[in-house]
Amino acid sequence: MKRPIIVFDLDGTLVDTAPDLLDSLNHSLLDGALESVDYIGFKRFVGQGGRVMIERAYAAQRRALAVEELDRLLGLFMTHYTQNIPGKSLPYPGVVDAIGRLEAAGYVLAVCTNKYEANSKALIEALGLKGHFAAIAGQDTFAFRKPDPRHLLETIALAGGDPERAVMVGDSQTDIDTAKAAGIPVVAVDFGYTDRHVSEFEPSVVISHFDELTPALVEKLMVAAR
Ligand SMILES: O=C(O)COP(=O)(O)O
Ligand SMILES: [Mg+2]
Repeated sequence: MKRPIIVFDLDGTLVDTAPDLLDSLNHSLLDGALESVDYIGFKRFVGQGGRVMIERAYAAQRRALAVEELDRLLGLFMTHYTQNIPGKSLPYPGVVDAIGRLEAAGYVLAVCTNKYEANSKALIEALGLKGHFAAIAGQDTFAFRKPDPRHLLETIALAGGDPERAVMVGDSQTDIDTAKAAGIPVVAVDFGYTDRHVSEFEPSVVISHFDELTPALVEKLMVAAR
């Protein structure tokens, strides 16, 4: 029988990767002779993977960007980021306890992220968390990525989870839109990477600490969604 499942976003939800993503983004932008980006800018550009992050940084500085140059800068970003994993990135407070608590309550856990799959797996492994996830799906795992709801639904299928008893946990509009399009309740964390408050995107519930992510909350959301 398929088991109830909780699917987590990665950047800005499970792990605070901002210092490393920002370092690698600026490493790449500097090579393109662009001004460096600060944390405020980063929060606007992140969410749909490295390629889109670089494109958005260029657009914000009103600079044209040819495809070949974008490919080259993405390559620089990826090499810099990959070589540095896990860098300064750390799980948010309460993540490890929440994982233990939800596993003990019988939930399957998975990750659905717009990071590349290899980087996602390397990061989660370096942080000692890989064994907890039945599936880790990145932007290149399938032929579609968030906000396409199939990214979430296929992650659930890969993990052997039950889409009728599923909850998504994320930090951005991308995650909330994805879950809604898939008909799956979504818990938004309010400490991640978004320039607008997550409540504006109308998730099922907002939490400010992983201590709030209890089996009782997850169960309540699953029941309400049926
Ligand atoms: O790296 C990104 O742009 C987004 O990654 P996330 O989907 O894990 O938030
Ligand atoms: Mg995120």
